[in-house]
Amino acid sequence: MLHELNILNPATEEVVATVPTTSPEQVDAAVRRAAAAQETWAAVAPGDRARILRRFADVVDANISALAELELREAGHPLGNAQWEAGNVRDLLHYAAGGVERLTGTQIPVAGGLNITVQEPLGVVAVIAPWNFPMPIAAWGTAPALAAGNAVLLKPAETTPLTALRLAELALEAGLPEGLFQVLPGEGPVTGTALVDHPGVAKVVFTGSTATGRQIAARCAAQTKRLTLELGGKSPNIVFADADIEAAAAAAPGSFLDNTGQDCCARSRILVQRTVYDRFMELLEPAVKAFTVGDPADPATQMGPLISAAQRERVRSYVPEDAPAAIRGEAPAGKGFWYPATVLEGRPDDRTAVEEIFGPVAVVIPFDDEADAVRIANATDYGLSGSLWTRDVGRALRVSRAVAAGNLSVNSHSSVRYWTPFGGFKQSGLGRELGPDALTAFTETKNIFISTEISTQNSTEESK
Ligand SMILES: NC(=O)C1=CN([C@@H]2O[C@H](COP(=O)(O)OP(=O)(O)OC[C@H]3O[C@@H](n4cnc5c(N)ncnc54)[C@H](OP(=O)(O)O)[C@@H]3O)[C@@H](O)[C@H]2O)C=CC1
Ligand SMILES: O=C(O)[C@@H](O)[C@@H]1OC[C@H](O)[C@H]1O
Repeated sequence: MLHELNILNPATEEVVATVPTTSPEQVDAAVRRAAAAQETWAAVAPGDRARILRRFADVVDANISALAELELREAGHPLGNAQWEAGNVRDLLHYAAGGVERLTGTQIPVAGGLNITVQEPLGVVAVIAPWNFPMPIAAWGTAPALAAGNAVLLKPAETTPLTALRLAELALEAGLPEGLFQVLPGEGPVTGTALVDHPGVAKVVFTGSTATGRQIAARCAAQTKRLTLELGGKSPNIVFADADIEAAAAAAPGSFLDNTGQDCCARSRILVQRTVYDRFMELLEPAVKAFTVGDPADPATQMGPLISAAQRERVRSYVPEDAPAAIRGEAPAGKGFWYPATVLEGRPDDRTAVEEIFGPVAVVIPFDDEADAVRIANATDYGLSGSLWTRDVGRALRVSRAVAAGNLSVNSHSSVRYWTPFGGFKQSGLGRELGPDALTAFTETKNIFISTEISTQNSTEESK
């Protein structure tokens, strides 16, 4: 049923805005408008398309503070994080704009003529974004899709539509054609489903839970619709005895507490070699407790609230706040969806060690040797990211190759750069986003043969 969405500030539970939802009939009208705008956009000379997208990036840049403020209010993200998120949109728009003129085809030698391969835009693309990183994840689909000559219909999560709506206004200000980039707020099962099922939508880019991703994949399959899925994770952080243990312990809290653990790349399984386990735990405790929790507007804050009461209930269903824990941080009392940093000691097959919790909770598990570490690391259905800490370069390469995940980092927890490919193995997704192939993912490949002579033969190949 259609109604207005009440957008809450997760740190205070105050209503910061109300936003109307989009009905299936409105989705249909939006697809038609987008299709008309896309035809015009695809015909714009590549250099001009790139220039308009760079202008969009510049307008976003001029609005970084305001966008970050909006993110802080609707998602509860600490100000510094929110500023990074808005900057990521700007950077990705610049990167995608640079790809417009480089979306080259190929020429392959054949007998009797010229054989060329070209990349053509798909048409109208639906981007269904989650609430955990509302701005960057929306941009990861939107920017390259626009750059490749497509129109984009973005459905933000129902809890976080405000930055998306503002980005659509900024796109118009920058000179993007009316209708080319539209934001359709609404609920997944209504607005999202209408978009996924619409025959005028050529591709769906979805980021969210594996369960919803599977449902969307099944609906797309019914129309052989193109699809990219960026789903959940349960990423390992493997600490070998030969690592710089102090550095590994100092870096661990950020890897599962950033964004209050609502990060599909969160290193929420910490695997520690048994011989250094006690030392690591001794170092981890003060590091977790020093992670500053509180008002997202305070520049010193590192961790804000969870997104919603429902998300807090989900985290509690795995670990109630009064359950025994090896390490537990503080959380503000009173209004807001707060939950304390929590570290459990566990076993590889514990539910908390294999399922995505999406909160500030990590499980620490001891291992004996390299083979044991790899076995435990791979013992989940997910395969998005992972880290390993070691001083042995041979081990770093061996283990990186052996862990079944799309993005690994050594002596670091970074996963996502807009200029490198990102995506998951196994149940963590399908396809890749970002990186040099980001635009190609929004094109069809067409091969054309031009004969040098009018031919009455079906084949011009040398032999059959
Ligand atoms: N990979 C990641 O980055 C993310 C993973 N998750 C995981 O998922 C869990 C649950 O979060 P949740 O918000 O329910 O995630 P969902 O996967 O349900 O939501 C993600 C997006 O999909 C939309 N959606 C939901 N159902 C449908 C549908 N049937 N058709 C089309 N679109 C749909 C949502 O809309 P609406 O907001 O209206 O529900 C939202 O925009 C989290 O705890 C976490 O484990 C969640 C977010 C991001
Ligand atoms: O989808 C996610 O949660 C991750 O890809 C996340 O998004 C922005 C961060 O840099 C990533 O860790």
